[in-house]
Amino acid sequence: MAEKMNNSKTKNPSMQRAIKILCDEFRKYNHIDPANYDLYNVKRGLRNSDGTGVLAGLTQICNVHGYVMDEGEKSPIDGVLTYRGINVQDLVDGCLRDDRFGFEEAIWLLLFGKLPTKSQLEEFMGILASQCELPPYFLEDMLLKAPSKDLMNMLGRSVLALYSYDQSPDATGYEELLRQSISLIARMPIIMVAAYQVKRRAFEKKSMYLHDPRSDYSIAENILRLLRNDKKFTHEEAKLLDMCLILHAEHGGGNNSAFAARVVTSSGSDTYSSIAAAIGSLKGPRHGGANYKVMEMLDYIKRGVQNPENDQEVKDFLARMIKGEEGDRSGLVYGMGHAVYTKSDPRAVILKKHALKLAAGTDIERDFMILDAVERLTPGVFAETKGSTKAICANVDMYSGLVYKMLRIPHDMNTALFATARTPGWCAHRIEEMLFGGRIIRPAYKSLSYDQPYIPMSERQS
Ligand SMILES: CC(=O)SCCNC(=O)CCNC(=O)[C@H](O)C(C)(C)COP(=O)(O)OP(=O)(O)OC[C@H]1O[C@@H](n2cnc3c(N)ncnc32)[C@H](O)[C@@H]1OP(=O)(O)O
Ligand SMILES: O=C([O-])CC(=O)C(=O)O
Repeated sequence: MAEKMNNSKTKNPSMQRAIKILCDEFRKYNHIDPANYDLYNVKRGLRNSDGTGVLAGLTQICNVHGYVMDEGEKSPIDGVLTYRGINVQDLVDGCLRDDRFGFEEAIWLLLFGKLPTKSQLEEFMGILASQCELPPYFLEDMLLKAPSKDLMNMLGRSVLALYSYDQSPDATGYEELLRQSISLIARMPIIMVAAYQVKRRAFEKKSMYLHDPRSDYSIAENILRLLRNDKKFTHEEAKLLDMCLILHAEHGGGNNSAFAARVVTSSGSDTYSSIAAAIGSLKGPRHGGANYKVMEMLDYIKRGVQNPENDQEVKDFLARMIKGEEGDRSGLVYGMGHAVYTKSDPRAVILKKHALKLAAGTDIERDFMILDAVERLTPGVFAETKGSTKAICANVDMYSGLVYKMLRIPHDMNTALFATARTPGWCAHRIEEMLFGGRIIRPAYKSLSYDQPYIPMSERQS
């Protein structure tokens, strides 16, 4: 199967020639001078000129607080993230203190608006467990028959395919939205691990393990159980994964994937289309895909920098990265920068603390030191190279991959794990948009096209 798919990608010289000609044709007539963005006062990326986001909606789900406006100027502060008004740090600390799993509690909080009581939580965990089974032959038809090297691609099309198994997929009443949301949240971890197992079998020729989830396990425990060949894991490992799931569960209405879900929802489309759109968005390397890219960047640095303990050498490498001369040549330092946070992303602070504790004295300590150097040195290099005075900090994607590595979670699962954790946030935004949005999201684009006459085919010159 995998070979058949690889063969279909074999380069076809006549098609390559045709594409080159079509590209030349495109280039002749398509160019937008960046000066036009200023000229027409375009809110590029839906940002105001000071970098703050254009106010595009109202939400009760989450608050991302990253700066204060002082006399019209943006002042950097330490970031604070609250889910329904509760500081995410308190949510994490509460679960650690009680030595219990908290992702399910976070899901309840995001969906309904208040912390669950003990009995509400127990009942909800039972509901989630009852909803995680995939439809008959879903795995065979949707995953095994068409494996992909990209887990986000497999997740997106699996979510779209679930539409076909829903008796009322287009219903938009609250009860139906909630039913669909709970079922997606429960199934996502199962689909994610199955997609990984199928990928491993198809492209790496390794054995495929398809264990059943346990109904008495938390989502974090089940992910590790399904992932590990021997189904074994420690309580500490599951607790650490649970914390990662909590930290990734939600991030406001304006982040690219939640906004994508809200845009699709605002047209009145179905839950599966809306969540698949969010998955497609999160996959991008400027968004959730950065957690994969950070680990790739780490490899580039390990290969390109002789002594990572020498700050000057790391700085030179980072400068070359920003100029697009090193790494993946995108010009980006992954894991750094954020649209809202300035001094710190609270999730990165928590993940870093745990990564350091776990890495100390292990082989991974060196990886940690390199990422720490990237975090320390990038702001200075960024200022020197780009002439920018903007505060830039490590974001959630900087240390998450390292934590997953310590949990023996394969590198290519990083972004899919983010998507699994973020599904409750997306669902909460979809429900809010559907119930209270009330308008199709439809910003304006200034047209730079010019009028041209229609020329009959017989009179067109080449
Ligand atoms: C879960 C998440 O989505 S967290 C973010 C994960 N993404 C990454 O880690 C990728 C690296 N970071 C970035 O690309 C950006 O910082 C983003 C996408 C997160 C935020 O982007 P923005 O809000 O547009 O950043 P900002 O307004 O500060 O960008 C200004 C300039 O700095 C550049 N810049 C910002 N961050 C970086 C970075 N990490 N490396 C290189 N250049 C950067 C932008 O490309 C832009 O350059 P330009 O003016 O020449 O076009
Ligand atoms: O808020 C953003 O723009 C991106 C982000 O950190 C997230 O979605 O977790």
